[in-house]
Amino acid sequence: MTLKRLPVLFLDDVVLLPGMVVPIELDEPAQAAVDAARAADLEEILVAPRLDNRYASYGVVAALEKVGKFRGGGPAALLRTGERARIGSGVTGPGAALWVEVEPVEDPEPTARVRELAADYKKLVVAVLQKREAWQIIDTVNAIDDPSTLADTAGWAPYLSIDRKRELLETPDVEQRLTLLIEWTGDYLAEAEVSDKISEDVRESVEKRNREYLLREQLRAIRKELGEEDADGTGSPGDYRARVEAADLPDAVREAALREVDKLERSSDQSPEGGWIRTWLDTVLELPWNTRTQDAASLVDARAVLDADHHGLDEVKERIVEYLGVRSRREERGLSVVGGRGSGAVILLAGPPGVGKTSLGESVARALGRRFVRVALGGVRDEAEIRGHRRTYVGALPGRIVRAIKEAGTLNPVVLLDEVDKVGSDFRGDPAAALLEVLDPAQNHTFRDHYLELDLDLSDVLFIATANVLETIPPALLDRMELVTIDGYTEEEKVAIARDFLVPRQLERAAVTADEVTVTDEALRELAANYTREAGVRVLERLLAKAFRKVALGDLPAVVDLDSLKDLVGRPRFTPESRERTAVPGVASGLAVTGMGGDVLYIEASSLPGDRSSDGGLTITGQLGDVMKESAQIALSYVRAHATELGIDPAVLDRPIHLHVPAGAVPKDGPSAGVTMTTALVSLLTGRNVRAEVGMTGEVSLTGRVLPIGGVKQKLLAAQRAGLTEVFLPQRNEPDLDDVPAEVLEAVTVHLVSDVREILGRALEVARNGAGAHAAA
Ligand SMILES: Nc1ncnc2c1ncn2[C@@H]1O[C@H](COP(=O)(O)OP(=O)(O)OP(=O)(O)O)[C@@H](O)[C@H]1O
Repeated sequence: MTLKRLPVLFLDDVVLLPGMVVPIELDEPAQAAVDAARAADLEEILVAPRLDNRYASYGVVAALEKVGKFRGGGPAALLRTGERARIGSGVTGPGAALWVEVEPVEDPEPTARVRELAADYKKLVVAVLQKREAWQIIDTVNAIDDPSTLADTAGWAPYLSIDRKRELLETPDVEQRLTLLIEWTGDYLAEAEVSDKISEDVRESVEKRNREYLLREQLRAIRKELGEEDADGTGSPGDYRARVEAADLPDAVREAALREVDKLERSSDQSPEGGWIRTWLDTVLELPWNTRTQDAASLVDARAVLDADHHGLDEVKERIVEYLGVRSRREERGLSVVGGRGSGAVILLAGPPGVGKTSLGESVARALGRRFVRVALGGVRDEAEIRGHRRTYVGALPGRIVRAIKEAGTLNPVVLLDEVDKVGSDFRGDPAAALLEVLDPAQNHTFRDHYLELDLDLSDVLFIATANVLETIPPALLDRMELVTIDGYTEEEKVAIARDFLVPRQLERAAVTADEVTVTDEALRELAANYTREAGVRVLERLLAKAFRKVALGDLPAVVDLDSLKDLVGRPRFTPESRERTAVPGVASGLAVTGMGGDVLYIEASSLPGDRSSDGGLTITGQLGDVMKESAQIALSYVRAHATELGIDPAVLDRPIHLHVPAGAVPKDGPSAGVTMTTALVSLLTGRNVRAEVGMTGEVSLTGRVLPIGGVKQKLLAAQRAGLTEVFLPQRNEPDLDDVPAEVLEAVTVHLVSDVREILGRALEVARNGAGAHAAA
């Protein structure tokens, strides 16, 4: 251990840890220390915190990078701190400074435990930096490998007190230092989170109170002006008492409300509590405790309304009418509206965006003559969003269900629970569990919102839920819903929907009439085929709106046809790409289902130079889930096992292989890409291209059997949209073809297969001269 003799520079209001570059102001003793170092021809100095009652036992050795003056004039030095050092006994040295013997601390090789702690700590620090949006520093911190160095970056942390930093300096053991830091940083993060939340809440409630106050003052002035009320009249406790007594409330509710009025009468006029009670009373008085609309009588009419609002969707409409029928029959017989689990307390409309889930919900309300309210659930993570905050909480509000009923103004509206698949959960509770209670016929006649703290009867509400995917819906919730799927539209259907529904609606919005603008079917077909690639009609509707706005600004009458399309909405955005993509060996077109509906997924394989490494030589990229990664392994194992039979030169199999599924930002999973991966691999290794007009889907087993998959209709719709004309499907999916529109089956030839060799035999182009040369080269 090398001992050094260095003059000491004591610091009062800042603690330096190893690895910092810091300018410091030199007071007299500090200047003396710097002078002493220079007198002895040293470039270094020992920096230690000044303590009240003892000398510090540790300091840092610091290089004197620069000694000079601050711009303002005072003497200053720029220090670059190096190792931590134990301070030994005093020694003699030149100048007026204290000289000591110092022994640098050497960190032992980090243990596994220390590495683990360092990794944990790094995560916390990165979280803090993210909070402070210090993106550049995140990279720097991420690049630090050495646990001790990482721990000492805490010297920069503004949230650690000087005392804590001293403790860090005096803790040479890395494990201990990291343990302290993890605790402190964790605490800091937790506090920061809470205080963010609190300041947000406080700000909101203050703003709200101020606004309410202003409005109330104005109201008071207006009433006074009108001579309706004495200046003090509105919102006075007496006024509330009268309103509660006059309102049509269930007994229990009236009693509770009168209790609050009592409290209000006792509280002072300006007290915050008075404000909360008023807000609560207003909410209670606005709720439709006894208001219901009469349902329109006949189901035949219901069907007629659904037909008037939506093209096609026969099966969906039938299911809805059936459901309404059962519901109303049970009601007539005085049975609870729906019995038990799985009997469908709620309809769930599932399908890609823009297929009309929301507007079907609206139609149902119209058909029944009920009010309609939509509750957006996407991104809801806080249970209180559903069930309300307790009134003790600053800025408390009722939950979304109660607000929906208030908005509807009746106790029996149609409530559309939009995007139930996007309900999350975290430490703030589980909104899905609260939803379960809302939807459960056995419980929902006494639904209790935390804010209201009164039983609200939801049993007459007709809930309709929507979702894009089913996988993310908690099973308990899914179990209670009657699933109705809407898979998407064919091109012909889109043309019909556009012609009969979207065009008239958008013309009206653009304030032009059908006499002034003509839209040809060809133009609609072109829009559906080459300007959009969606399962629904949302983008199509947007494009029509855009076109009509432009038309409305020009000379009328006008025609929207193939010729004028480019001027109105620009050039087509989607042209068939399969031919381009599959122009080289190793690329095959698969069919997949995502939250957006069916889609064509290109799978690319390439072989890399070099030898196969220990991991089997397979690299997989494209954000694939575990099941999809396993499919890739299976595909490769199958190809290796059957190489000779497939006409593959065993030598090329020794190269490492890379499989990629583009659109890398979209996470993908599921086994149904098995046949596509196998085909891409065989294409690569034999040098035979995959035919551009072919798409495929199916799970593959190690022996090459093709196993059934889901989403047949959505996948075939996607194949047709992308211009594929031949699709390979698992034999066992044959029954699913019944659901596929005839128009799609006319456009796409379906081959049902049970062994992947059947696909390989027909989907690959015949070997050209020099086949295999590409792979072997
Ligand atoms: N079959 C149809 N007939 C007539 N109009 C339709 C049909 N399907 C969809 N539309 C229209 O398409 C538009 C988009 O539908 P909507 O907003 O209901 O989609 P969605 O399925 O609810 O989508 P998201 O999942 O994004 O909420 C609406 O204007 C709707 O009226």
